[in-house]
Amino acid sequence: MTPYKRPASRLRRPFILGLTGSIGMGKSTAAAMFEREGVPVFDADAEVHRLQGPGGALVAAIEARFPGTTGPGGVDRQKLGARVLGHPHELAALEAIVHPAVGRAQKRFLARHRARAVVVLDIPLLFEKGGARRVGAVAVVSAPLWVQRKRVMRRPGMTAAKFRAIRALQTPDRVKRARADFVIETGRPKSETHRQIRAIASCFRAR
Ligand SMILES: CC(C)(COP(=O)(O)OP(=O)(O)OC[C@H]1O[C@@H](n2cnc3c(N)ncnc32)[C@H](O)[C@@H]1O)[C@@H](O)C(=O)NCCC(=O)NCCS
Ligand SMILES: Nc1ncnc2c1ncn2[C@@H]1O[C@H](COP(=O)(O)OP(=O)(O)OP(=O)(O)O)[C@@H](O)[C@H]1O
Repeated sequence: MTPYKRPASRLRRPFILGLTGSIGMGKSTAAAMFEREGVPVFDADAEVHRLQGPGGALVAAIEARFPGTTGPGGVDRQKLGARVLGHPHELAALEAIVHPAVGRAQKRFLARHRARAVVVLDIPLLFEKGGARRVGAVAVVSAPLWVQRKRVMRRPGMTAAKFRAIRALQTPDRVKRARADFVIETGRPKSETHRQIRAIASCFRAR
């Protein structure tokens, strides 16, 4: 793979590679592979889990807006999910609590890694929330729908209705693929996915 070329204005350090993809497409798995290649990764979902977990900074604000959805273990995500998924006004209220805090954590991550050649921002809603404009390039993890469905339906607490509600919130996979600079295929053996990620990481290191 040849070194990735972007306009000079995008060549500041660190180069930011946005990693995204729909539910169950393999973002977390791909992110771990980038880390294994020595590329620092900011994981937006993991940050949400920290903020909503035991003692998390957002637990009180979420309890105030969504009473009965938190306990000693922090936010009960099944309960909170039932209150917001399929209810656009409620989801927007939750996002207004969560997204600014995630944005601040992301800024701290970028400041910590400003000397690096390349970093990855693993952002599930990169296209949905306009974040694609703030990264140098976008990599999309993607697999056939039947693979996605099989993976997601194995998860505890998942139902066909919840899967449908989440898919309805997300930019369709075919649109993400069309807008991507790199498509990482995850419907194949992990060794092949890892090989693809190694090639992407090396083309940014060589930039
Ligand atoms: C609704 C919540 C409680 C459901 O939690 P749960 O553990 O059941 O599901 P999980 O977080 O694994 O999400 C499942 C899938 O839904 C997607 N998803 C989550 N929130 C959103 C959203 N606001 N819009 C679109 N998709 C979303 C995730 O990317 C993932 O693909 C949780 O997702 C949440 O707090 N969401 C709001 C914060 C957010 O926007 N997170 C995603 C980006 S940082
Ligand atoms: N080639 C592959 N690449 C990535 N994941 C794979 C691959 N083959 C199988 N998998 C499996 O697919 C699943 C993908 O789950 P993962 O948590 O990475 O998805 P995700 O996109 O982060 O999900 P979510 O959006 O719900 O957080 C994992 O169980 C992983 O082991």
